[in-house]
Amino acid sequence: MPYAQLVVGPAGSGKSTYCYNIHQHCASIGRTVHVINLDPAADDFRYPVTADVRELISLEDVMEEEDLGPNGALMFCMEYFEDNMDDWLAEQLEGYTEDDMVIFDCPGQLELYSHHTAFRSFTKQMMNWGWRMVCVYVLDSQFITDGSKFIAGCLQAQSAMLHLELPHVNVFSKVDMLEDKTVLDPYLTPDHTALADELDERMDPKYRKLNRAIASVMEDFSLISFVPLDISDEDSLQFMLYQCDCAIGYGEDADVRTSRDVEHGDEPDMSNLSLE
Ligand SMILES: Nc1nc2c(ncn2[C@@H]2O[C@H](COP(=O)(O)OP(=O)(O)OP(=O)(O)O)[C@@H](O)[C@H]2O)c(=O)[nH]1
Ligand SMILES: [Mg+2]
Repeated sequence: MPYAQLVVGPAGSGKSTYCYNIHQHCASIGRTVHVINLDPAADDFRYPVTADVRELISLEDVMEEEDLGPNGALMFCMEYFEDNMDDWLAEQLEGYTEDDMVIFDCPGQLELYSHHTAFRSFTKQMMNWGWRMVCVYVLDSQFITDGSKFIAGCLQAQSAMLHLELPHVNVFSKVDMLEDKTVLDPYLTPDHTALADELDERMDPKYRKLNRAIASVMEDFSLISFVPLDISDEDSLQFMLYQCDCAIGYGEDADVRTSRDVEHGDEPDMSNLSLE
């Protein structure tokens, strides 16, 4: 079955940059990847675009013809995309075979991943067509300066997990920009009780119970952990790809060259991936 990564996350979190860097990395290891743009508001791309939703519908045309602002027009575009999946998307995906990998670069409007129907219909349809999909949720590591921001990011990621029902890999982007990378350590596999304690310290005591309840929701699902991605480091890109491959079982049932086969045999060399 062909395999796809659905790259989602807040506006400006680094989704398109992720697509570009994974595309480049795959090219360097001899693995073919196609990137499809599903963001009707995108203006230019650093990666070669295999298919582009803007050929189906243009945000500017919708804003003008429907007299909508940018966000309303984007929702209109995604509903149009949802209604036209069976023809436009099916045509774009013709000819892909078992070993192929496609990356979908998606818009940054979070309602698309928490409750809007377009992406849910899209992922269901992809599954019906026999694609295996992994959701890559990109969160800006610059955003993680304290527990409350981190919890907000986690809850958004969690709602995408529940809404899209896909195998999920959460990514901290822009790690290359961090002066001290160890600041991320407590957030990679977070200790929820410690996060609640941190909230308690800075908030009015009346929120204590709420803080515990939020921490326990995160703990109960135990779905949240993050992969730090430093785009300036090929090993980090390789590890990222490996995580996505594992989430989807890519390469298990086919004799294909995957990120796991590169360089050192079965496992990528992760010895220098520590954030210290
Ligand atoms: N240094 C560095 N800059 C990054 C990284 N990821 C993104 N950026 C920068 O952050 C800005 C936003 O990145 P994009 O990749 O366009 O983010 P996006 O999530 O696709 O944004 P939207 O499509 O508008 O939601 C750009 O200026 C990028 O160059 C990263 O890993 N490292
Ligand atoms: Mg983008």
